[in-house]
Amino acid sequence: MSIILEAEHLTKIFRKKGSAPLKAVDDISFQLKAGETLGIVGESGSGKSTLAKLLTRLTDPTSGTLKYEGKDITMLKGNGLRELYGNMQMVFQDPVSSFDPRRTLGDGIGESLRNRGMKKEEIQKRVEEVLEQAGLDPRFAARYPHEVSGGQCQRAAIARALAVEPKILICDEATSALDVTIQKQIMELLQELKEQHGLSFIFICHNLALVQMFCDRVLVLYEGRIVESGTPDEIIQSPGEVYTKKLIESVFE
Ligand SMILES: Nc1ncnc2c1ncn2[C@@H]1O[C@H](COP(=O)(O)OP(=O)(O)OP(=O)(O)O)[C@@H](O)[C@H]1O
Repeated sequence: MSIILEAEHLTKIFRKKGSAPLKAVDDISFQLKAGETLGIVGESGSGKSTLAKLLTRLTDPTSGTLKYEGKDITMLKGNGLRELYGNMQMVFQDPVSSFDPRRTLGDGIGESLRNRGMKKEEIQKRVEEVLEQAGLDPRFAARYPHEVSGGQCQRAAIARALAVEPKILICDEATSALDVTIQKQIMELLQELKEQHGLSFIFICHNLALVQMFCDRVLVLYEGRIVESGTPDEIIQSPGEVYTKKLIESVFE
């Protein structure tokens, strides 16, 4: 399997006057293979969101490198970054705030297609197609973010991510704000999309049970560092770190 994304010694240090520098992400290296689903778990404050922002180029690392299909994208900006977002998309925790409240979901989903110069009719067709793929009636395109439920809005956010036919989907706590039944439905949808489109996934989550359902491999994060890695079963059945044991107990007991 080819390597699609590679992080080498990624580090992010936050500095604030009057307090010690904080290493939110500390020397993280890993490889994501094409078609693989990699889970990243850790307690609150372990650096998951900061890592997600580094991987999606929403923030610059203090040091380290990030490569997409072997190409250095560590400091990518402008057109290069737009091109990268054609291959890499993200889904975040709070779907409602990820859409502009003054614009319909269809407008939001079609935005990246408009930016790529796609014609209006083609955009409409593609928006309807991805809404259906995400399990929503195409008529949802005319609704505003506040006119749909949290689960429906997350489906729309997934539709938006799919619109450009990315190769990698990075989900940062994408189901955490939803209740358990809806969470399960979204997980099933992601599973289906993975199988149908051969996407590579990075699934960032504090819940090891969800990671077990969905991921091929998992990295355990603690204080910004990877303290363990393996298949979800390996990690859950024989955790090597006290921290991981506690993380497991918090979900399974
Ligand atoms: N912009 C920032 N400035 C300063 N410190 C920050 C900033 N963003 C995050 N941090 C700190 O970095 C550490 C990691 O935060 P991060 O949000 O990445 O953790 P997390 O694992 O995603 O937590 P949660 O699950 O609660 O969202 C925390 O100690 C946090 O306070």
